[in-house]
Amino acid sequence: MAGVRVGATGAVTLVLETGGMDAPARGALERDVRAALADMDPGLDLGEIRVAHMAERSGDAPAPKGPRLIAVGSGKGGVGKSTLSANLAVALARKGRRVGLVDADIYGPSQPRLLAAEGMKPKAREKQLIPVDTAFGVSMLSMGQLVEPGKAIAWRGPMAAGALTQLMEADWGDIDDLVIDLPPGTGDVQLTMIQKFKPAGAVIVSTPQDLALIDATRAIAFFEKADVPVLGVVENMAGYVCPHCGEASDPFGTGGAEAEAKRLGYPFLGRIPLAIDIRTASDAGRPPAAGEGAIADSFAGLADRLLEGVR
Ligand SMILES: Nc1ncnc2c1ncn2[C@@H]1O[C@H](COP(=O)(O)OP(=O)(O)OP(=O)(O)O)[C@@H](O)[C@H]1O
Repeated sequence: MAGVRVGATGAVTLVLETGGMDAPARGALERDVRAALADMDPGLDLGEIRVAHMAERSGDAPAPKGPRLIAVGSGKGGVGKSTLSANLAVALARKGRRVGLVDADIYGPSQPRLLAAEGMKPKAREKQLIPVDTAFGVSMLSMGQLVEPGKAIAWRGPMAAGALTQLMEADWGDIDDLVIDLPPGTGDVQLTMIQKFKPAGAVIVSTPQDLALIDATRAIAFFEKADVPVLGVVENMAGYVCPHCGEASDPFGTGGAEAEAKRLGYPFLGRIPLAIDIRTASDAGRPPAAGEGAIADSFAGLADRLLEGVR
C-alpha cells in the first residue's frame, strides 16, 4: 500500500500501488483490502472508505517538474467531457489551485465558449504561445483560438499532434495542475498526449447508459495500457429533475458508471445531474462551477475527490 489519506470530507482514501497489475487483479486486491478492513474491530468506525490505484513509481525518481497533467477523456463524443473539463478546472481553481486548461479537442474545440474567451487571441513570445487568462481563475489555450471561427479543422493526424504539442509546450508559468480536454475516443491526439507528455493521471467521463459505459471501459483500457493511472470515473447526465414539476427521472439510467468503476477497481469521483441550467449557463460562457448552489457543489465535490486521490 502506498499510503492512507484522510480528506477534508472525512473520507479515508487508501492508495494502492498497483502498477503492472491488470484490472481483475486490481479488483481482487481491492476486494481483499476492503474485506480485511471489514473484519477489523467493528467498533472502529472508519466512515467512507475509498480506494485509489496508482501506477508504481521508482522510489528514487526525481520529483516531476512542471504542472501535474490531468487528462480528461471519454470513450465517445457528446457525454459532456468538455463541460466536465472546464468545470473541474474552475472548481480546482476555487480551491486555491493554480490551474491551466488545454483544449486538445482539436476537431471540436469548445473551451473558448465555455470559459467566455471567444474573442481572446493568445500572444506568442519567440514562437511559444502564452495562454489567455479567463475570468474564472483558469488560464487556457485552445485550437479554437488559433483558427478562424467556424472553420472546421480538417487536419490529418500528424498536424493535429503538432498542434497539440504547441498547446502543451506553451508558457504555462507557475501552475499546479494542467487539465487536458482530450478529443473523444482513442486516436492520434490521445496517443501523442500519452507518449509525449505522460499525464499524471486520467479522469474518464461517461453517461450512465450501457453503450456509453462500454466505450468508457475501452478508454480506461487505453490509458491503462499506456501506464497512465486512471484517477477516477465521473458519471455525467445522471438523473433529471424537471424544472417545472420537480419530479426526478433517469432518462439514461443512473449509477451505471459508479458500478462499472467499482467493478474495475477505480475510484468513482461523483455524478453530475442532467440539468438544463448546466447547458444554458455553459453555452453562455458561465461555467456552473463558478456559481453557487447544488450544481456548483457537485463540481466542487469532484475536485475534492480528485485532489484526495492524487495529493
Ligand atoms: N450535465 C449536463 N446537463 C445538461 N447538459 C449537459 C450536461 N453535460 C453536458 N451537457 C451539454 O451536452 C452537450 C455536449 O457536451 P460537451 O460538449 O461537454 O460534450 P463532449 O463529450 O465534450 O462532446 P464532444 O465529444 O462533441 O466534444 C453540450 O451542449 C453541453 O452543454
